[in-house]
Amino acid sequence: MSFQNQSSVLHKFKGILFSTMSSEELLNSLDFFSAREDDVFLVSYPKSGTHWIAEVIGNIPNARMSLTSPIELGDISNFDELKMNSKRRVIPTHLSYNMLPVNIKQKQCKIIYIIRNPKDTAVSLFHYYRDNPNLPGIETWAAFFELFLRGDVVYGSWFDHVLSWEEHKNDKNILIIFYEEMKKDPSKSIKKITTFLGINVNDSEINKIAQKTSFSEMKNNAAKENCDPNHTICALTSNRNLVFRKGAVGDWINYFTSKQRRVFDELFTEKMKHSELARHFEDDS
Ligand SMILES: Nc1ncnc2c1ncn2[C@@H]1O[C@H](COP(=O)(O)OS(=O)(=O)O)[C@@H](OP(=O)(O)O)[C@H]1O
Repeated sequence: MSFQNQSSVLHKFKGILFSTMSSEELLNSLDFFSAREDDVFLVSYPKSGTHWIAEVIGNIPNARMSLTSPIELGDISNFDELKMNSKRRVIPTHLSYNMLPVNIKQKQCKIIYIIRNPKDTAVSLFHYYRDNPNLPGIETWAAFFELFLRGDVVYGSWFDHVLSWEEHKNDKNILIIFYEEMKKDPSKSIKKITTFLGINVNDSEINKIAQKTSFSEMKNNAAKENCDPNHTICALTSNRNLVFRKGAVGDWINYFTSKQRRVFDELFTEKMKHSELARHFEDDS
């Protein structure tokens, strides 16, 4: 397989690959994390639009919420830092439902789960692997495609991740947002988010948030911020510039061969046959 150093920059925990930015000690201690009832968790498989939702929340007027680092990033001192945050916390994570600290489930904290078409997600993650020194160098799209299909990538299989959320999709403390829907009508998704958070925001403010969080705005701002490590919510790198690549729906068509498309579609149909969440992607996937 044409990739280098997979084991020097990644490690497996409970059968799932993590970057070395998530220490084994921290991952082992997740169930000791103490959640607060008003915490909001921003959850996604990597490259599904986490930064976008975080920016939306950050732009809600008078929200008085504070975006933290991902729960699984760093070492055990991460929990102390989170504890010291006195505001209402917005905590990002790429963990599947099964790996989420038990305390978050017991307290029924609000959770926003963003999902993106798996083909676009794969292409985005491929570029991220290629450009990110914290991830192994994968030489070709063909090699990465095989890893993605097998779930041999950071945070494991896209299919397993989405399926772990399937049976919780109607829980009243969980809001599911689809990347493609948000792209089509950002104001509508933003309204769903503010309503879910219990914050009253009028339509004109919603439209302003949509403008401020457009892909081009966020990309320009990231360039200006010049990689401030305190401004990242990515569990895989501190380089925010790497996050804003194309921000498009359907870019996968430029990468998948017709054979890869067929192989992917067969696997998708087999794995996701009982998934209502996946129906959203049937036309495309
Ligand atoms: N505002 C806005 N509009 C549309 N798309 C956006 C936006 N912000 C981020 N993105 C795109 O989301 C992809 C990154 O996802 P994440 O933020 O989840 O990345 S990370 O896993 O936390 O690193 C990545 O997708 P690709 O461009 O396809 O690589 C980003 O460009």
